[in-house]
Amino acid sequence: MSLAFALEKRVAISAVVRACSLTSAVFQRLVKNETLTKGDKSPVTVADFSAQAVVNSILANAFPADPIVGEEDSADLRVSTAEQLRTHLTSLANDALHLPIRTGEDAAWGIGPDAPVRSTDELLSIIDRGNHVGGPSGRMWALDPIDGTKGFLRGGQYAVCLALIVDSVVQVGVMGCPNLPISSANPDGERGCIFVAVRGQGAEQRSLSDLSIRTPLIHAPVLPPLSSIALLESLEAAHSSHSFSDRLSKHLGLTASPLRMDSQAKYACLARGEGGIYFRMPVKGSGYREKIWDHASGTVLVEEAGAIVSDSRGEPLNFGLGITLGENNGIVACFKGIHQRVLDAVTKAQAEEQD
Ligand SMILES: Nc1ncnc2c1ncn2[C@@H]1O[C@H](COP(=O)(O)O)[C@@H](OP(=O)(O)O)[C@H]1O
Ligand SMILES: [Mg+2]
Ligand SMILES: [Mg+2]
Ligand SMILES: [Mg+2]
Repeated sequence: MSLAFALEKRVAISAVVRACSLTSAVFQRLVKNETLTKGDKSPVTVADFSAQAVVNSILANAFPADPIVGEEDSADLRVSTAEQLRTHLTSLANDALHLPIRTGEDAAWGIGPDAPVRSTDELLSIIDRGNHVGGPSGRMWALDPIDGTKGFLRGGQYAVCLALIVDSVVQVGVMGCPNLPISSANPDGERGCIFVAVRGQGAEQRSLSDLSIRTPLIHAPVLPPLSSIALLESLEAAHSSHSFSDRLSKHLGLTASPLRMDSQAKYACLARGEGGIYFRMPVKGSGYREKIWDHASGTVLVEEAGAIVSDSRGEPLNFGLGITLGENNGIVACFKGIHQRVLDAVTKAQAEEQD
């Protein structure tokens, strides 16, 4: 008897691996050779669009009835001035879909060297398969083709994030992190990890270059001392209030500096025991609402690794409200044994801010 979501897991891994190969290729060609030193967003835009086209294409073949809530849509690509982008998209997406990574199921998923070539128009429509608006019931995929765009541009962390949500619950999460060192003990060593979690079946890290190299992720039941814990938070001060996390660290008695990085790679690091607390608090007055694709794969990954995820009041995140998580009350993910202490420290820091 096969495990639940076995096919979904294989398809998601295949889609994320191909999308990661695409994003790495864009970075090598367009960013690393310094055609993008001024921070011009066009290569990143083409990488985002193309990665969404690749993942959606594979999902459309494997699960034609499943809706997709994707971050990108094709509107900006359809304008007359975007011809070069469209041409790039078409070659990048076709290259990634034709890669000779044999899975045995290639034909059914429309990938591999013998797959049909997709036209530009087809790819634009495929990107727009990601226009589902979410909701409380049924199956849906949440896709962030490049999470951490700013990290991607600066050669830092970014993640290709794909999750399956069923009746508001994230069941499968796959996250590719091409720039993340395989081992935190060797930060200058080989990079490129993929994280895979299925609810109730655990979580694991694999090497992006060799999927057979697997490490199960499960926290030791013994809590590390708070002196060895650091907050994992966004590098972007506009995405998460750094001043609030300073207050939180003080109330928790943390001595280590926060580990700041872009993207859901933060969840991946937490899952493998780095940092200890993922913390995200809205910047006052931003009015921003968190999107489901920014947290879906990360949450199931850390939960399956033995951590707990909630908003800053201790309420569970709700993936059934549409494209957002609803009112933004921040996000706390950490080892189970310290969750309540973090929530208490949030309350104290909030009271202090109101003084
Ligand atoms: N004002 C804001 N507050 C919180 N998150 C924001 C934000 N503006 C954008 N974001 C989201 O933050 C994500 C990156 O998170 P992080 O800062 O942890 O790397 C972005 O994902 P994309 O890069 O996919 O657009 C974007 O969705
Ligand atoms: Mg994102
Ligand atoms: Mg994105
Ligand atoms: Mg974005």
